[in-house]
Amino acid sequence: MADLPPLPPLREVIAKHGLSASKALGQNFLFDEQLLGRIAAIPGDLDDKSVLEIGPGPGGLTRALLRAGARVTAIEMDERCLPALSELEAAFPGQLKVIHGDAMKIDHGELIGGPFAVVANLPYNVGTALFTNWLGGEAWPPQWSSLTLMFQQEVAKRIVSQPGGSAYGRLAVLAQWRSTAKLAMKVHRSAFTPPPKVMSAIVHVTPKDMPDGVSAKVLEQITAAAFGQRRKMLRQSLKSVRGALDALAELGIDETRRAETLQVDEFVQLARKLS
Ligand SMILES: C[S@@+](CC[C@H](N)C(=O)[O-])C[C@H]1O[C@@H](n2cnc3c(N)ncnc32)[C@H](O)[C@@H]1O
Repeated sequence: MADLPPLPPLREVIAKHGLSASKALGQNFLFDEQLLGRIAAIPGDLDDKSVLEIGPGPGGLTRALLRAGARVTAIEMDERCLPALSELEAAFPGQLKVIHGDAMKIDHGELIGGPFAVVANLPYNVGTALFTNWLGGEAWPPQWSSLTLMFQQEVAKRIVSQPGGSAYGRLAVLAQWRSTAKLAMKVHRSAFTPPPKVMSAIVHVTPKDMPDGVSAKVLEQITAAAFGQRRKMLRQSLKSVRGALDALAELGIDETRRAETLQVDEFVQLARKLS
């Protein structure tokens, strides 16, 4: 790898470009370059790999990704951040492309046009929606090779949770039925400027083989019904899903159980019967 260009401290970048954090845009910045380096290392070797970053802001995580040799496409909604990001583009020629826009309205696969890893300190207001978009749909394997994403710790726990607890729900099933989801790192609220009210954690997700004969849409329909009335027995919560009660009987799943006791694989078996 070529010598890395020297960069000014992130606090100087913020001051120079007048980047006061906007609450509406979910802006909580990270300045600790060691921490940012550790986050950029979670997906593994990024040298010459395509990375999609959502919400680069002043570019703290972006510079860590660039230093790791990644070719970064970054989507940022706040135009105030663009001059700071242009400086990074100049410091790492040909390695960074910045798109000014709303990540919710852009087709990421089309934008990058090949396999890519997603690494992002997500804006909390759109984090879960982006996550479910990446994980949803019938097409599998996805174009992304991994998702390394910062969430509020409570959301991260819901993503990696196992049956039996109150954190287990639709998000866990969606994240785990054809992916592996791990809690990669906890991040203290004091690491951010300004500090958010709650703790954060980074989740690392990699796709695995899609189970045969299962429609993602049907699986989503079943989990929506089952967890929509999570305190009820399955015979009540799944009543509205055509064929579900017969499928439970055929699979030998006790209809007096509640959604939160079903293993991800039991949801998959149920969806296969109904797909
Ligand atoms: C939590 S901050 C992270 C900033 C920076 N990556 C860091 O780690 O310090 C979230 C960033 O996402 C941007 N953002 C918010 N909503 C967005 C959207 N819909 N599309 C793209 N960027 C968005 C914000 O402007 C902000 O820069």
